[in-house]
Amino acid sequence: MTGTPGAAATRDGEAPERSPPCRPSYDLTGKVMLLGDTGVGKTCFLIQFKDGAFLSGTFIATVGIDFRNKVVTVDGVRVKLQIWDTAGQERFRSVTHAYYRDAQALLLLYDITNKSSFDNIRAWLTEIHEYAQRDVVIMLLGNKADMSSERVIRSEDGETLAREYGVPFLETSAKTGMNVELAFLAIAKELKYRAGHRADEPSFQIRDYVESQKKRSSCCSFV
Ligand SMILES: Nc1nc2c(ncn2[C@@H]2O[C@H](COP(=O)(O)OP(=O)(O)OP(=O)(O)O)[C@@H](O)[C@H]2O)c(=O)[nH]1
Repeated sequence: MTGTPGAAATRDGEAPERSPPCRPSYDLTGKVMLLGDTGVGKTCFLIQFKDGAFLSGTFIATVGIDFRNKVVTVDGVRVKLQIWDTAGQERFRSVTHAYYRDAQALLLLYDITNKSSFDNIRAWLTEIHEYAQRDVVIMLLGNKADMSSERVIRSEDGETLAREYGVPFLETSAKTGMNVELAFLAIAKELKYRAGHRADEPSFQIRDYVESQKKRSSCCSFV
């Protein structure tokens, strides 16, 4: 028997049907990195987004760097996010610096119950400006927002710092899932907009988008 590999079986005398061309399962791809001090919740944040689960119990620090993919659809466009989870510990910094250069977006986390993780954000931003692309998308995230009784960093402090650096800001919880998806969707929208847009399409500003979504969720939680 002869035939083209992959051609569908046919009845006698009929031309073989061609297999449908392979369609990639996404339209564009973007590399996102999670950064921030050890223990702020980067791994949990990624797992919450990818699997909708929260890893409680013993804290196992990330060694080096690891990644997961997830495809999200924004405005009909499938964006494959390749999300790199970095180790927050100082001793792995030289390893992770090498990955900054081809990242399109960085999610920079601190822990609202840990002052030093917030104080270190400026040092993280200095590193980002040294190693990442100039036009990298940066978002500041105050994680562990579910731990309100242990909060030491006010939401306004996060807002003020983010405004100073001109980056969007969200408080999040990798435990409850609060704003986890919104953070990645905002990144995906920005990457989609940067990859190309129609001349008549309104311009997309990630900070405005995040602010409008925050207002929507706070307004609707009273309904
Ligand atoms: N309550 C609460 N706990 C969290 C949250 N996110 C993470 N944790 C806990 O914080 C600890 C550290 O979380 P990880 O995700 O491992 O922290 P990490 O930033 O990846 O740490 P490194 O890998 O060392 O950089 C774990 O015990 C988590 O269960 C959160 O949003 N709320």
